[in-house]
Amino acid sequence: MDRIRIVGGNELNGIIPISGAKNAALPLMIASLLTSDTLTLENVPHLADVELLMRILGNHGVDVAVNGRRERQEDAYSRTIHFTCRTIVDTTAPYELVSKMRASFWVIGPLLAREGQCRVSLPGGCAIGTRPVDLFLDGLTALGANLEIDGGYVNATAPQGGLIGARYTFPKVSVGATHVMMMAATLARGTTVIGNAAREPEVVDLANCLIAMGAKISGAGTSTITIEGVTSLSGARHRVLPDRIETGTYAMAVAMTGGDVTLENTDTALLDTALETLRRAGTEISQTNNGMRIRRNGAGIKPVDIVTDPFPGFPTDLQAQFMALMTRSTGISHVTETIFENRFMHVQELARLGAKISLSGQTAKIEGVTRLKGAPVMATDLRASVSLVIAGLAAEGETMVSRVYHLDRGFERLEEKLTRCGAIVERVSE
Ligand SMILES: CC(=O)N[C@H]1[C@@H](OP(=O)(O)OP(=O)(O)OC[C@H]2O[C@@H](n3ccc(=O)[nH]c3=O)[C@H](O)[C@@H]2O)O[C@H](CO)[C@@H](O)[C@@H]1O
Ligand SMILES: C=C(OP(=O)(O)O)C(=O)O
Repeated sequence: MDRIRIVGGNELNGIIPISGAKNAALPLMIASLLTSDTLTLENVPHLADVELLMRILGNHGVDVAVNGRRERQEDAYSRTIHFTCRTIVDTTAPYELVSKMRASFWVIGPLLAREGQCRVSLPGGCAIGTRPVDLFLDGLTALGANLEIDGGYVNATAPQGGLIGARYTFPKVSVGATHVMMMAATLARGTTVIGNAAREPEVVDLANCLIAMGAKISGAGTSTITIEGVTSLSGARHRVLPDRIETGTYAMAVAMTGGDVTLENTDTALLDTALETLRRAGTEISQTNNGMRIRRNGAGIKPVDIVTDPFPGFPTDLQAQFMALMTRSTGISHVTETIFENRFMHVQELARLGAKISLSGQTAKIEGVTRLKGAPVMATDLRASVSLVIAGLAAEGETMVSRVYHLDRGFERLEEKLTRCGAIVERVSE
């Protein structure tokens, strides 16, 4: 199994191109199930989750054609992919596939809307929490679906004539349930109003793509999304938005090591709260033509408290990386996780590098230390793994991060991007 070897101590200086967002690409790819025409997506990141979802969609009848050539030099990390689902050949999403990637459960929305019935395995929990699907089921029930859970599967059927538009307010913000309800409602009869919708940029990206496909959607990016159902959707060409989590991760890496890095093909507006937090921690951030410049010179890292929240709050997907940064701050900081009940798996591993962190319920107290020391570490999820890379970049000596398959789910060519900026990071295959 591959591992990532890091020798810490170098500043980061240079340019890092930001890839298309994993969390936008996945629902966009799933939206291809809603039409028999071709949906072309540009700026699709080359990630394990994207590859797996291609296989899952292939199972349902989606033909996937990847452009052989690179789009442009500055897009060297991204690909254009054509998704065509002339007919849905299988409406079952089996356990073997859904259990490997939670987001694949989201096919339930398009399959139900287009075919009137489907059978989708429940995804189960994962390392960061139990992650139930009650909100998805309640939302689809509001659209008239009949849902039964049997043998670990959701058997879903739409009423005669298809799903029916409805008013439904989520009791809790869910990105995935918002994606699914929005996709399902595009082909429902009548108008759907989703209350307490997720406002994440990836929801807006999906809405924009669905609108390009002929859907009638307004309000995406606010808490109320209105969808007027149409009878069919067509193909479209859509560019996946930049990955704000990858952007924030590299910004935190620079804040950690010091240096001067330009993050290209991204947008400061996607992560205002996280960038403001980094400024308070002593990092200089300025906007450039197509991205941002991050600098930290000389001065120490200031302690800052954060609380994770749905967008536009501080993203849970940057919590572990920020905690890694705070391990080297000049004082005491607190990190409170409000989205997932078990997203502190990195705490023990950061401690192996010399971090001083104590946990009390959903809050971690971090006492900054002057020195981290390299060690073998491993993590059980994607963002926790990259937090160990960030800590390793500032640790003395060698850090070996195992279970690299977590990183490969969400970070495209991580070692190459960091090496280009002066870090010593390499993949070690055994
Ligand atoms: C592929 C993708 O885009 N994943 C992101 C998405 O995950 P995902 O869409 O799974 O996360 P949700 O927004 O749904 O989860 C938020 C909270 O709601 C709970 N919940 C969710 C659904 C439900 O039916 N019942 C329920 O209780 C979850 O357990 C969690 O505590 O948003 C998360 C929150 O920003 C991010 O961390 C993930 O990276
Ligand atoms: C938690 C994440 O992904 P997923 O929802 O696919 O598990 C993530 O991207 O950090």
